[in-house]
Amino acid sequence: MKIAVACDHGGFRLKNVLIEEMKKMGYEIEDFGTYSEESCDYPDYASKAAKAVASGECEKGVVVCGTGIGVSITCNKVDGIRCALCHDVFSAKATRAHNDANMLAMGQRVIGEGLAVEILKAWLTTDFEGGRHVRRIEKMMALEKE
Ligand SMILES: O=C(CO)[C@H](O)[C@H](O)[C@H](O)COP(=O)(O)O
Repeated sequence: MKIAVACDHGGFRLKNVLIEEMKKMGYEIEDFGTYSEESCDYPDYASKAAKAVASGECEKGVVVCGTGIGVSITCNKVDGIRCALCHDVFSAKATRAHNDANMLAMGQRVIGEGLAVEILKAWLTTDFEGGRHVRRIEKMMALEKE
Protein backbone atom coordinates (compact mmCIF):
# COMPACT_ATOMS: atom_id res chain seq x y z
CA MET A 1 0.00 0.00 0.00
CA LYS A 2 1.24 3.48 -0.92
CA ILE A 3 0.90 6.26 1.68
CA ALA A 4 1.07 9.97 0.81
CA VAL A 5 2.79 12.10 3.45
CA ALA A 6 3.22 15.84 3.82
CA CYS A 7 4.04 18.45 6.46
CA ASP A 8 5.06 22.03 7.03
CA HIS A 9 8.12 23.18 8.98
CA GLY A 10 6.17 22.63 12.23
CA GLY A 11 5.64 18.96 11.43
CA PHE A 12 8.89 18.10 9.69
CA ARG A 13 10.55 16.13 12.49
CA LEU A 14 7.46 14.09 13.34
CA LYS A 15 6.78 13.38 9.68
CA ASN A 16 10.23 11.80 9.38
CA VAL A 17 9.61 9.63 12.45
CA LEU A 18 6.28 8.47 10.99
CA ILE A 19 7.84 7.75 7.60
CA GLU A 20 10.44 5.49 9.21
CA GLU A 21 7.74 3.62 11.15
CA MET A 22 5.63 3.13 8.04
CA LYS A 23 8.63 1.88 6.07
CA LYS A 24 9.31 -0.65 8.85
CA MET A 25 5.67 -1.76 8.57
CA GLY A 26 6.19 -2.38 4.86
CA TYR A 27 4.35 0.61 3.40
CA GLU A 28 5.54 2.44 0.31
CA ILE A 29 5.85 6.20 0.94
CA GLU A 30 5.31 9.16 -1.38
CA ASP A 31 6.68 12.23 0.41
CA PHE A 32 5.22 15.51 -0.89
CA GLY A 33 7.38 17.71 1.37
CA THR A 34 8.27 20.02 2.89
CA TYR A 35 11.81 18.73 3.20
CA SER A 36 13.30 21.02 5.88
CA GLU A 37 12.41 23.11 8.93
CA GLU A 38 12.50 26.32 6.91
CA SER A 39 9.25 28.23 7.36
CA CYS A 40 6.68 27.45 4.68
CA ASP A 41 2.90 27.34 4.12
CA TYR A 42 1.17 24.05 5.02
CA PRO A 43 -1.53 24.24 2.28
CA ASP A 44 1.17 23.97 -0.41
CA TYR A 45 2.19 20.51 0.82
CA ALA A 46 -0.94 19.10 2.44
CA SER A 47 -2.91 19.76 -0.74
CA LYS A 48 -0.47 17.69 -2.80
CA ALA A 49 -0.84 14.69 -0.49
CA ALA A 50 -4.64 15.06 -0.44
CA LYS A 51 -4.83 15.20 -4.23
CA ALA A 52 -2.69 12.06 -4.47
CA VAL A 53 -5.14 10.24 -2.19
CA ALA A 54 -8.21 11.63 -3.95
CA SER A 55 -6.86 10.55 -7.35
CA GLY A 56 -6.06 7.03 -6.14
CA GLU A 57 -2.31 7.47 -6.69
CA CYS A 58 -1.96 6.78 -2.95
CA GLU A 59 -4.40 4.73 -0.86
CA LYS A 60 -4.10 6.75 2.35
CA GLY A 61 -2.38 9.89 3.58
CA VAL A 62 -0.67 11.14 6.72
CA VAL A 63 -0.11 14.88 7.26
CA VAL A 64 1.59 16.81 10.06
CA CYS A 65 1.91 20.46 11.04
CA GLY A 66 2.34 22.20 14.38
CA THR A 67 -1.20 21.50 15.56
CA GLY A 68 -2.46 19.21 12.80
CA ILE A 69 -5.34 21.63 12.32
CA GLY A 70 -4.07 23.55 9.30
CA VAL A 71 -3.17 20.43 7.34
CA SER A 72 -6.46 18.69 8.23
CA ILE A 73 -8.58 21.66 7.15
CA THR A 74 -6.60 21.88 3.91
CA CYS A 75 -6.98 18.19 3.09
CA ASN A 76 -10.71 18.24 3.81
CA LYS A 77 -11.15 20.92 1.13
CA VAL A 78 -10.18 18.33 -1.50
CA ASP A 79 -13.07 16.36 -3.00
CA GLY A 80 -13.13 12.78 -1.70
CA ILE A 81 -10.95 13.36 1.35
CA ARG A 82 -11.94 12.49 4.90
CA CYS A 83 -8.98 13.68 6.96
CA ALA A 84 -9.19 13.04 10.71
CA LEU A 85 -7.18 15.01 13.24
CA CYS A 86 -6.34 12.52 16.00
CA HIS A 87 -4.28 12.92 19.14
CA ASP A 88 -5.46 9.74 20.89
CA VAL A 89 -5.59 6.07 19.94
CA PHE A 90 -9.34 5.68 20.52
CA SER A 91 -10.17 8.39 17.97
CA ALA A 92 -7.68 6.98 15.47
CA LYS A 93 -9.37 3.56 15.58
CA ALA A 94 -12.88 5.05 15.57
CA THR A 95 -12.26 7.28 12.57
CA ARG A 96 -11.16 4.29 10.50
CA ALA A 97 -13.95 2.01 11.76
CA HIS A 98 -16.78 4.58 11.54
CA ASN A 99 -15.67 7.35 9.14
CA ASP A 100 -13.41 5.34 6.82
CA ALA A 101 -10.98 8.27 7.11
CA ASN A 102 -8.53 8.18 4.24
CA MET A 103 -6.13 10.70 5.78
CA LEU A 104 -4.71 11.16 9.28
CA ALA A 105 -3.50 14.50 10.65
CA MET A 106 -1.40 15.07 13.76
CA GLY A 107 0.35 18.00 15.43
CA GLN A 108 4.03 17.85 16.27
CA ARG A 109 3.57 20.62 18.86
CA VAL A 110 0.71 18.76 20.55
CA ILE A 111 1.86 15.19 21.24
CA GLY A 112 5.09 13.28 21.68
CA GLU A 113 6.60 10.96 19.11
CA GLY A 114 5.77 7.78 21.04
CA LEU A 115 2.06 8.51 21.18
CA ALA A 116 2.05 9.70 17.57
CA VAL A 117 3.50 6.36 16.45
CA GLU A 118 0.87 4.44 18.46
CA ILE A 119 -1.87 6.56 16.87
CA LEU A 120 -0.41 5.98 13.42
CA LYS A 121 -0.26 2.20 13.92
CA ALA A 122 -3.82 2.07 15.27
CA TRP A 123 -5.09 4.12 12.34
CA LEU A 124 -3.27 2.08 9.69
CA THR A 125 -4.36 -1.29 11.06
CA THR A 126 -8.05 -0.62 11.76
CA ASP A 127 -10.55 -1.56 9.08
CA PHE A 128 -13.74 0.25 8.15
CA GLU A 129 -16.76 -1.50 9.70
CA GLY A 130 -19.21 -0.66 6.91
CA GLY A 131 -22.89 -1.27 7.77
CA ARG A 132 -24.70 1.79 9.13
CA HIS A 133 -21.58 3.90 8.65
CA VAL A 134 -21.79 3.63 4.86
CA ARG A 135 -25.05 5.60 4.83
CA ARG A 136 -23.57 8.31 7.03
CA ILE A 137 -20.45 8.67 4.92
CA GLU A 138 -22.57 8.91 1.77
CA LYS A 139 -24.57 11.76 3.35
CA MET A 140 -21.37 13.50 4.40
CA MET A 141 -19.72 13.17 1.00
CA ALA A 142 -22.89 14.31 -0.82
CA LEU A 143 -22.30 17.75 0.69
CA GLU A 144 -19.30 18.13 -1.63
CA LYS A 145 -21.66 18.00 -4.61
CA GLU A 146 -24.08 20.69 -3.35
O1 LIG B 1 -1.59 25.39 10.64
C1 LIG B 1 -1.20 25.26 11.75
C2 LIG B 1 -2.11 25.66 12.81
O2 LIG B 1 -3.39 25.28 12.42
C3 LIG B 1 0.10 24.69 12.07
O3 LIG B 1 0.30 24.45 13.41
C4 LIG B 1 1.28 25.44 11.51
O4 LIG B 1 2.32 24.53 11.64
C5 LIG B 1 1.58 26.71 12.28
O5 LIG B 1 0.54 27.66 12.09
C6 LIG B 1 2.90 27.31 11.84
O6 LIG B 1 3.20 28.41 12.68
P1 LIG B 1 4.57 29.19 12.63
O7 LIG B 1 4.45 30.21 13.72
O8 LIG B 1 4.66 29.82 11.27
O9 LIG B 1 5.67 28.20 12.85
